[in-house]
Formats: sequence, structure tokens, C-alpha cells
Amino acid sequence: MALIAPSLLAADFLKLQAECEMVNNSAADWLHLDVMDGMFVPNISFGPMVIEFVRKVVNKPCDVHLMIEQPARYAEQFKNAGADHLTIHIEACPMLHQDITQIKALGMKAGVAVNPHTPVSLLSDILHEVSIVNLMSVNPGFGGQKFIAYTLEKIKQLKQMIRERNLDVLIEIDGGVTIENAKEIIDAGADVLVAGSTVFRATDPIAAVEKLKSL
Ligand SMILES: O=C(CO)[C@H](O)[C@H](O)COP(=O)(O)O
Ligand SMILES: [Co+2]
Repeated sequence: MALIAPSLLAADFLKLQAECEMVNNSAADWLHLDVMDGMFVPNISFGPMVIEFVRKVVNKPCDVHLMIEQPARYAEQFKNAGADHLTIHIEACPMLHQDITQIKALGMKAGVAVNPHTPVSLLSDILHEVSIVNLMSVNPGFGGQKFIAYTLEKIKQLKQMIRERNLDVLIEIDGGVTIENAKEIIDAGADVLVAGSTVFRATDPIAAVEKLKSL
């Protein structure tokens, strides 16, 4: 059974408290929080201040996905805001090992994210240092995009790398996850499904989480 992480990006921010309470009342395992800086990705979302408020309501692990340049500069701020997991992009980090070490030293689980064009083989020498690999299944920056089918191949490749080395690393799939394609993604080897639009834009978000959980 995969872990389900609704992405707050698709929530109604006028009803943020109610949206967080919905996550608490659902079968969701984590809350996924997408931070965008308008530089690494073309869009700007929210930062540590919003996460600090959200953290006061949400009683599940907060899985923070940083789509920002030089993410390590902000690692401590996100820790103080209540991030449990901090995921940074390989494409944004020339000193990735150092940045991952910093995240872990701050007491958070460290994740590394890869864009759709980045081969999973580039993760080989960092895989044993992280708890989560976020495989982007859309180009990062916006919710509501279509799942890139080639991601299924990347999941299988990464699963094999993890198994061969007997590592304890979760594969998280982020972008375009729907009720229709979730089973295929899980069967390919995904451990965590991020779902923004599929959960928050559903007429019954709790039922949508339940459905994803049952696949
Ligand atoms: O990182 C992201 C975008 O960069 C989001 O987590 C992702 O797009 C989730 O949204 P949706 O499920 O609507 O595709
Ligand atoms: Co994300």
C-alpha cells in the first residue's frame, strides 16, 4: 500500500485551516508542501511563514519540496517552520552531499528530487544518504499537469538500484497522479504518491484519498 501525500498547492488558500483539517481527517499519510521561488521554477508559491501556520493545524508529517535555488540557505528556516522532510533538487545543488548532510544534521529526513529529464543514474552516489527520492512526473512549477509516462521506466530503474543495494529509500512520485493512473505507478514501484488536484479539487477529497489508498 502506497503512502498518500496530498499537495497543498491545489488547496483553497481562503480556507487553509479547513483544508488542513480535511487532511487530518483523511487517510493521508503526509502533507506535501511545494515551495517555489520564481527562479528555479517559473512560479512563486509560499514559504516558511505559511508552513509555520499550517504546522499548527496539521498532525501528519510535513513533506516540504523545495523548488528553489540554493535551498540549503533556507534549511534552518524550514526546520523552524516545522518541516519533517526536506527535499531539494539535484539540479539546484552543485554541493548536494553537503546540503543533504546539513538537512540531516538539522534533524529532518532528507530527500532529493529529480526533474523529468534527469536520469536516475545520477543519484547513484547520493542514494545511500537520503530517505526519499522525489521523481518529478511533470516539469516542476505548476499543479494540474499531465503525468509524463516515461516516469514509469524511471521508477523501475530506481527501484532496482535501491533493491540491489538493500537501501531504505522511499520513491515518491510527484505530478499528474490521478485515480486512473495511480495503480500503474504503484505497480512500477512507487512508495509515495503526491496528489494535488486529484485530492483538493475532488468533490469529496476524503473519498479521493481513500480511493488512492485502496489501490
Ligand atoms: O511539485 C509539484 C509541482 O511542481 C506538485 O507537488 C505537483 O504538481 C502536485 O500537483 P498535481 O497533483 O496537481 O499534479
Ligand atoms: Co511537489
